[in-house]
Amino acid sequence: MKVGIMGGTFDPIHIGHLIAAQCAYEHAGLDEVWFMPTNVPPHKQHAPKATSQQRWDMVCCAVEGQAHFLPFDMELKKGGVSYTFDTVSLLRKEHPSIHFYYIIGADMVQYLPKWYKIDELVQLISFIGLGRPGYTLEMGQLPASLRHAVQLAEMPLIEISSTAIRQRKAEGKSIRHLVPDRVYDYIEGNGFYGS
Ligand SMILES: Nc1ncnc2c1ncn2[C@@H]1O[C@H](COP(=O)(O)OP(=O)(O)OP(=O)(O)O)[C@@H](O)[C@H]1O
Ligand SMILES: O=C(O)c1ccc[n+]([C@@H]2O[C@H](COP(=O)([O-])O)[C@@H](O)[C@H]2O)c1
Repeated sequence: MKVGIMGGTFDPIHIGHLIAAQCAYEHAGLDEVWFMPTNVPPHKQHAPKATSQQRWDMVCCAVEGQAHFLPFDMELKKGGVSYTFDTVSLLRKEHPSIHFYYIIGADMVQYLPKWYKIDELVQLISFIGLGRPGYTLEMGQLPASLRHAVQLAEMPLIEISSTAIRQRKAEGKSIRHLVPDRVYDYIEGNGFYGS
């Protein structure tokens, strides 16, 4: 069985995440993609605006009814800072028969050299990298030791970020269609990000 892990802060989850996951799913012939919200993101300067519960609820709303997309709460349950090396080490112990791939956007591909224990991590899992406006997927920019660990999948470039969505909410603009309808209803119904 082949499973893609789509890790993220998901503050909130948006259609860029879903399209990236779908393209990785098709590219690598995955059986499932597990959407895993981070507990404390390792590299972000600020804590998420939404609570862990709200980020989890939004991920559940986003994947509902899609049999090949599943919410996965391993990092939320574990607590602490969500280093991918720790998570992947545990995943491999708990699911020795599953072949895992880690799905990341181009911003994270560029940032890979700074990930915690990255040289050990690339021995454990391969990455599927997807394009993102404003970021290059030029593999020559990665250290040689990491290049072999990333396979690139094509996706229509989606110029959407969680930051831009929170900003639109703060300015009183609509975020309809930037997030799945159920996520939109959840944000409006619970009144956060300035709703
Ligand atoms: N529009 C997008 N296209 C491709 N990949 C994306 C896109 N948005 C996010 N990703 C990828 O999804 C993963 C999780 O991203 P994250 O939850 O931090 O979203 P974000 O939009 O980058 O958030 P923020 O703006 O708060 O930093 C990362 O690997 C990121 O590169
Ligand atoms: O382990 C690390 O050092 C590391 C550094 C940056 C990001 N990550 C992981 O990459 C995924 C996307 O991160 P983010 O912060 O863009 O949501 C998420 O699962 C993070 O835990 C992991």
